[in-house]
Amino acid sequence: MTNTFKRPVAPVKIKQLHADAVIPRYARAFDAGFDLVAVEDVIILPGETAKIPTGLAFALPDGYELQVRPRSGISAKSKLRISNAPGTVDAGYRGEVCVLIDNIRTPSGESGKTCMDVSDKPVEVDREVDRHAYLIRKGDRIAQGVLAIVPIADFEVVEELDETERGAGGFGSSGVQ
Ligand SMILES: O=c1ccn([C@H]2C[C@H](O)[C@@H](COP(=O)(O)OP(=O)(O)OP(=O)(O)O)O2)c(=O)[nH]1
Repeated sequence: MTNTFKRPVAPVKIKQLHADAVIPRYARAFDAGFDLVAVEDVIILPGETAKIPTGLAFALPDGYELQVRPRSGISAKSKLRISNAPGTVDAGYRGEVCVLIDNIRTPSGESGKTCMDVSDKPVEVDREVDRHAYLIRKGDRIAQGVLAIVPIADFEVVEELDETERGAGGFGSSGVQ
């Protein structure tokens, strides 16, 4: 792709909170996101939500947010979903960035020392779990981060809003097909 438009670059400071935390990088030119990587093993039982640590803290410039978004490969292959997609990391947040993940499978009722990995492939675990559990392994690329500009709203309370073609129509007012 040739492009004369220069993509804006914003300075982002990163603090490694864990020796094994993976420093983000854009895998390819023109990628919108960089992978966020789990820094520890976590088992997510069916129907449960887990907070997966990345071992990283960020200082974003004012006027920016970091969105925590799903990776389409994981969503396509497994029943793992980001609970709050897109997650919002505020510019003022200095804590560890974590990824909230739901295992939307229902319990199978059968347990053993095998469950699934993020590709929905069987994986051995060290304790008995429902076979519909997922193991997130340290080093798994569990989400992607997208840096985004966020304008701040200058709120003004008024008696009347200006008229528009849409007016109050919404929620399928134009039909759903
Ligand atoms: O996927 C996410 C979402 C949020 N956060 C961190 C950064 C963010 O700045 C902070 C608060 O998130 P949010 O504003 O979404 O949560 P809240 O429930 O409104 O909490 P608070 O009352 O602390 O703002 O938690 C993450 O690490 N991952």
